Amino acid sequence: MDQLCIQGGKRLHGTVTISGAKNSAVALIPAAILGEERITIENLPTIRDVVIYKQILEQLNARVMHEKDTLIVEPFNLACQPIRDGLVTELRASYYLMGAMLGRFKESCVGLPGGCDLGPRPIDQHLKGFQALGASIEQKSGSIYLRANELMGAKIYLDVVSVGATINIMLAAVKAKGQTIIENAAKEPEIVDVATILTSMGADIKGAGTDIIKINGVSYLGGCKHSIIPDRIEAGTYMIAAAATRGEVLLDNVIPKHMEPITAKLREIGVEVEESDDQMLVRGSANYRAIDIKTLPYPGFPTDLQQPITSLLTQVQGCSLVTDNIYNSRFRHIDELKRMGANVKVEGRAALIEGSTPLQGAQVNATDLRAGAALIVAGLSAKGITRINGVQYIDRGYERIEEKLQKLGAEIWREQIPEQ
Ligand SMILES: CC(=O)N[C@H]1[C@@H](OP(=O)(O)OP(=O)(O)OC[C@H]2O[C@@H](n3ccc(=O)[nH]c3=O)[C@H](O)[C@@H]2O)O[C@H](CO)[C@@H](O)[C@@H]1O
Ligand SMILES: C=C(OP(=O)(O)O)C(=O)O
Repeated sequence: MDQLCIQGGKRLHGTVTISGAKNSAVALIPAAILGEERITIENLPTIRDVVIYKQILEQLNARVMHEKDTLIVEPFNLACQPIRDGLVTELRASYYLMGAMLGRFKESCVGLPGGCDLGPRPIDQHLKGFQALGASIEQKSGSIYLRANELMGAKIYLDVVSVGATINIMLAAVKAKGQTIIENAAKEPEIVDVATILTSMGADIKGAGTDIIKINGVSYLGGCKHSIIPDRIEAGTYMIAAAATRGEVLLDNVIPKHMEPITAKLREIGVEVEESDDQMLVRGSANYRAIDIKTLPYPGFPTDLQQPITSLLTQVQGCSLVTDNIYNSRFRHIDELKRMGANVKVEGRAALIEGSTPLQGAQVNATDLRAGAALIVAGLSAKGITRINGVQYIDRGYERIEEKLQKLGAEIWREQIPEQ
């Protein structure tokens, strides 16, 4: 087991190149199995979730070639077989195999997904969508069995705005007969990315990025070449880290429009942000103001940056209130921040952060991916050495994180946890 160690107090400066988006990658890879020709996916992040997905596709007999940031998928001899446990329980996005296998074979048997433990994460809206398209659903021994004689387009109103359900229904519906309409759809840029690859493969999808998506089923999907959008959550994490260390960092390979919910909040705190085509310059300062944040579906402030920005708010004068409207218990990082000296009270969905408190390096535990990011931000701003356990979660979503931070001047390294 590894841990990340940070000698805090270094101002971040320089340029960081943002990788392809995790939450796109883990949907584009299963989307590729809907095609009957070669799919090339570029700007692929080398993260654990992607490596696991590649292994799942290999288990299903797809030919997969991965070199640097390019993945080639040849799904010609794909096997229609159950994928019950093991790899599927290691990531959340394994639920996309349900929609993709159903779309391709009209049946699937997939184990319930894993992913970060953020409290209950039901998939009832995914299943409601599959059922509306004509699939029967059976849950047995931790797996979901879906079967349809024919998939037929349907009108599906999502009770909650769900990224996963929106994409999963798109995957199942692209080859269904007739028209599918998803109402109250999620609008995240990753959804547009999935619609873009499917359209390049021959699908007929309109409205991705709005709350009504219309899909006219087609009988054949071919191949294509597609480049993944930049990871707005990775980019946001580096923006927050730059601000927390009062540094000056240029982000390369970003889409500033996707960053607006984060940029707006950082500017409100007092961080300077300049934008150009595909770059953003973040400049920290000594004078920050406390702010309130509410997480919401896109284009609201993303829940995935709630944890990292909480660490920054411990370094801001005054009292900030952070409310997570997406997950009601995404606060497991707070106890770890308190070990480092933070003064935070959690009540229900809200965290009240009393700043500014000097942080001290400590031994802390990353309980999930963005808790890990939050502890990295805290460690970079703290006095002394912070040691972070749970690096396997951080590796799910951040490519070469210590290398990228070292390039920005951080003193961060990975070491083996000594055996007890
Ligand atoms: C792989 C991936 O893309 N993960 C992202 C995706 O997760 P994921 O797709 O799992 O999150 P959703 O958008 O589906 O969840 C949003 C909210 O809806 C609820 N819900 C969801 C589905 C459902 O069938 N029933 C239901 O009640 C969830 O419990 C949650 O409260 O979006 C989340 C919200 O932006 C992000 O934190 C995750 O990083
Ligand atoms: C919650 C996250 O991921 P997942 O949905 O894959 O667990 C995340 O990326 O912050």
